[in-house]
Formats: sequence, structure tokens, C-alpha cells
Amino acid sequence: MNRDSAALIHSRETFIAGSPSTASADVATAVLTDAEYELFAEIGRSRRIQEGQVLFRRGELGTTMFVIARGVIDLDFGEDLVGKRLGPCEFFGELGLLIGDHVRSADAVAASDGLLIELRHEEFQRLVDCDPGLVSYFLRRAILRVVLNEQSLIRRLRRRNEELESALDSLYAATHQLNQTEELVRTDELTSLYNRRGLTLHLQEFRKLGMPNSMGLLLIDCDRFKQVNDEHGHLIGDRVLQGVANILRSVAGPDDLACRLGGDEFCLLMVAENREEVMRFADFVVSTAQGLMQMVHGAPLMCPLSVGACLVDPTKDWNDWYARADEGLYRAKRMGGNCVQWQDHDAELTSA
Ligand SMILES: Nc1nc2c(ncn2[C@@H]2O[C@H](COP(=O)(O)OP(=O)(O)OP(=O)(O)O)[C@@H](O)[C@H]2O)c(=O)[nH]1
Repeated sequence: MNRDSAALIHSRETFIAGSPSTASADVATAVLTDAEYELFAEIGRSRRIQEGQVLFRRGELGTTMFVIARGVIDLDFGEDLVGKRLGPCEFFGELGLLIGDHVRSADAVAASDGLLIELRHEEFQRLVDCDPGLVSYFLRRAILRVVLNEQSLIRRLRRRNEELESALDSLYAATHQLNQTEELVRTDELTSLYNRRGLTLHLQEFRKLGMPNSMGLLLIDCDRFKQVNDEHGHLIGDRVLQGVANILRSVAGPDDLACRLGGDEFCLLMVAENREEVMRFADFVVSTAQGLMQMVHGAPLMCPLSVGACLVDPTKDWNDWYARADEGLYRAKRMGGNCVQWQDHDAELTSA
């Protein structure tokens, strides 16, 4: 026995005198048996350490195992994994000893001044030669310890995974709710068409993505709608407004936009090349409303509609388009309603 190992064994004895029980090996806490400690102290070298000293860092390669003779070592596994504090007679870094170059899975830092026993991979054979039975027992324990650590890590990762999955579910639900809320904010409750805000947002998106080259606009207003409400009640009035929305939905293509601007006023912005195309839409709207009016006797499904129609200039804004279509609508109303009036680009605009 050299002077170092005698000192180490003395440290061990000092520790045993003040410790509750170290007679049997404890797999979970990695406390060495007396015989193991003595063997490691015999073969290994002593190393003094100071508080705060780093023994190794996570990710570094290492070939050394350490046994604590005196003092305390903190192992930090990083992220949110629980760290470990090891005391006298406990060992760490054993895979370095057993398999040689091994990537450290924790930072090992001295939490107090102390004394360690260092055993390098090259010394493993000497340990085996000295006491094969003891080393084989130690090996079994070391492997069991690694397996237990792995299992506990897997359990923690599973729990973490479940927590992440549940957080992800909540996130999906919140996103879904947000989308629904956004949709509600854009949508008219009674008719499920876009409302004014929906139209504004849609026009903003249109401008971002690039406007179609040629578009037409219909401005549609119910004729004498107040009378429907007064004579048949608000619910029937609502049904008529929903009927108008259905006509617009049925005629709108995937790139067209049907919208309830408010009250009994609607619009349909459509991709159209020329006046004829826009007028086809407008005539369809007015004649379908006329057809529906003839279908029922009693509470009305529909009322006559006035429509102002025009082509819009994609370089101008909504207010310009609206004013143009409204000019046509105004004339349609003046003519007694139930008809379409075309508004040309070049015509002088008067205020609505
Ligand atoms: N049932 C129902 N009525 C509504 C709704 N929103 C607005 N109104 C009514 O629609 C009516 C619109 O009246 P006016 O603007 O005078 O229009 P109008 O009676 O069609 O008159 P003209 O357009 O000149 O033919 C008002 O009486 C509003 O109370 C709604 O959501 N449901």
C-alpha cells in the first residue's frame, strides 16, 4: 500500500465513523462497499480538489472514474433534468473506467474542498487482476446503476413528452378557437356572408397577393324592406335577408366576394372582364329574386332588389368603387327599384 492509498483509506475510515451505514453496497446511491473502496484506493491515485473546481463537462470525452474520499460533488445533467449531489464513498464517471473514451453526460463540479480517488481506463485490468470477484460484482452494480438511471431518464422523458403533447393539444385548440373567432369577426351573423370588416381584410389580402386585372362590382339594396319588417315582422325580414345572401352565394365563384355591408345592403365583387359579364351576374340576381317573389303567397321569401353595377379600376380604392356602383344603385332606386343600372367608368360621379 503506498502513502496515498493509506491516506485514502484513513479518509474512508473517518467517513465510516460518522456515517450511518456503508457496510453494504447501495445500487441507487452508488456507495461502495468497504472492500471495493479499499481496492480502488489501493490501485487509484489521490487527487485534492477545491470548491468550485470543474472535474469534467457534459459532452467531453473521459476515461477516468472518480471515487469520493472526502467532500461533495455536484452532477448537473443539464436542461431540466434533476441533478445529483454525491458524498464520500460514492463513485461517478464509471463508464470512463469501464469502456474508455466515453462522452460525459453531466458536468461534475466540486461543491466543497475534498479528496478523490482517480482510476483510469488503463487501470481496469489491474483491478481485475487484483480481485476478479470483487470487480465482477462492482461491474454488475455499475451496469445496474446505468440501467436504473436510463430507466428513470426514459420515465422522465415520457412524462415530459406527455406534457408536451398536452401543451401542443392546448395550443392547437387555442389556435382553432382563434381562427374561429377571426372567422366570426369577419362574418355576418345572420347571413354568414362576409361583413364590412371581412370585406376590408379581404381587400387587404387581395392587394398583398395581387389584384385580378379586371373586376366588377354589384351594389344590391332591398326595395321597401322596411315594409316587409312592418307587415310581417323582423323574423320574416331576417329570412328575406338570408334569401338575398343565398342568391349571392349561388352566383359567386371561388374568387368572388359576397358581402353584407349592413342592414339591407349587399355587394358582390367578382372577377369579370367586361360589362356583359358583370351584367350577367346582376341580371341573374334580380331575376332570381323576382322568381322567388312569385313562388309564395303569404309571408314573403324575397323582396325586389335594386342593383348598381360597374367595372372597377384595380388601381383605385374601395371608396372609389363603392361610389361608382352606388351611382348606378341610386338611379335604379329612382326608377322604382327591381332593376339593374349600369354605371360607366367615364360618367361623372355624383355623391350618394
Ligand atoms: N329584419 C331585419 N331588418 C333589418 C336588419 N337590419 C336592418 N333592418 C331594417 O332594414 C330597414 C331598412 O330600411 P330602409 O333603409 O328605409 O330601406 P327600405 O325600406 O328598403 O327603403 P328603400 O331602400 O328606399 O326601398 C330598416 O327598417 C331596418 O330596421 C336586420 O338584420 N333584420
